Amino acid sequence: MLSLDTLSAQQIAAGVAAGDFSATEVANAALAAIDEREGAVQAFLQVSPQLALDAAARIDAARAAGEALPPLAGVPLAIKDNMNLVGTRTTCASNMLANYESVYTATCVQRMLDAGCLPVGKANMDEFAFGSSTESSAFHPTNNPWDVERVPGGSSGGSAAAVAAGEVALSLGSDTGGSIRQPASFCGVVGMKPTYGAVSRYGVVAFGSSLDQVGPFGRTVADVALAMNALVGAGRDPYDGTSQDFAVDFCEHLEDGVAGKRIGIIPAFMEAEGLTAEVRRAVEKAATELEAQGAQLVEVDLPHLDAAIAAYYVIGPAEAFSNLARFDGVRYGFQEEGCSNLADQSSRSRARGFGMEAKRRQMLGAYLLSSGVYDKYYYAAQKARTLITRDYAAAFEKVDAILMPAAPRTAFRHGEISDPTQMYLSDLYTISLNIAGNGGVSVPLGLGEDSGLPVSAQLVVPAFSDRKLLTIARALELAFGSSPVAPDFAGKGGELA
Ligand SMILES: NC(=O)C[C@H](N)C(=O)O
Repeated sequence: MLSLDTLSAQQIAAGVAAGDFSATEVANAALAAIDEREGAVQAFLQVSPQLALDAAARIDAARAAGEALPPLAGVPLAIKDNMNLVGTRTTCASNMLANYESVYTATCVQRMLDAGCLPVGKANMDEFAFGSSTESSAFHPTNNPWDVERVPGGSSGGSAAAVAAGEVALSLGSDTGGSIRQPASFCGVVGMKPTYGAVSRYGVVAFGSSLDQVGPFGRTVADVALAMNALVGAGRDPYDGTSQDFAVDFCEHLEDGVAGKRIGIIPAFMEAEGLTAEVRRAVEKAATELEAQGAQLVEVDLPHLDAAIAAYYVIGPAEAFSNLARFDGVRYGFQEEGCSNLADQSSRSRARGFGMEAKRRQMLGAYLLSSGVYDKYYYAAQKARTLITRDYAAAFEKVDAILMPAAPRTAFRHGEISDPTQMYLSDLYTISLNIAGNGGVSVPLGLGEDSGLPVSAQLVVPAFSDRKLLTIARALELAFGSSPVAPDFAGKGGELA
């Protein structure tokens, strides 16, 4: 019996195009898998069976009429709940937007739908994307499919878990400081943060506008390449001023290999405090594998990298404070009843509508942007940003890509990290890319020797070298194998009749 668990997005689309099974059969199989698995994983905030079945019916009708099918025809897709899709709520996992119905569809979502994906639902996340564990969702936590006692990472934890549990073949996440790459690492799937400006953010609820980027999760590098083609193929989006034309075919050079490529290693990074021995060993093994395939390893240094987390937790909250000011209890979302005047309504609505971490970030942002304080921290953070960006530029004169851990450790237990500053350290290896704007991908390296949980490496390239990023990721996938559906979930629903 054929099961969605053993098919990549690429294989699902090929099977639909060849008539081996219909898009409607795929939709029903994915919805059955969600029915069986969701109780244990809780990756979704909303499942949208009708939208998925309607999209499938359109694909089946197009095929029956002899039309050529789009490249991801019939592929089940989960969408992070900070992305608008007409016919769904977009809650950002916040009480503030609990009843907010999307009034238009985000460009990134529309492009995945245009490529033939079936929208099966909206994925859980940390509230407004503030977090690294999906525990700050106002509605419920999400469980890591490799060990349901553990978190899936965050903030795009639902998107990563839905792919790892085999509920969908592809999902979309957003990454402001690591929110795609860290959960991909915790859940053992491929997760890519494209170069800043590669993918439109129109219709995605903003967190830090100079940092946010949308990207895909999948179980194979080829699936992520297909998703990237869908996201950027139609060119720049006039509705997002930061979006740029990036017309490359991500599938074209995937099998080119790494012979002759120079891969940078940062020795200080491999000795950083907080990095566990099993992650370090796995990344060292990844370096050896790339070398065995003909790459040359080169030591590089990014001297200002220690300032990255501090700079991020100034720039990020400052931008979040400005972006989230629109949730004022008047125009959007939750509105407290019985207030005597507008100011009272706004402050009481915000006090009730936002959770702890969302409040913490906004209060921090308000403080950092206040007069007298602004010069000291915000300017300093912007200077650090310039230095980090220059560090990367200097390193990329010597190497094609840099290899480093994606996260310092494997997935932690629910409730294990309660100190916010400890949580912020989850993004030790991911944040500098959002600061500098270049592309990165988290690639599974199998299971850790000590924990038995997924471990990953992160590859980093210069801005707009994202195609090369996936070529190198593919070389790692050849060495370590692509990610399976987590064993406790495989085989539950998902059979194609
Ligand atoms: N949103 C992100 O990219 C994740 C990061 N951990 C944050 O809390 O800001």
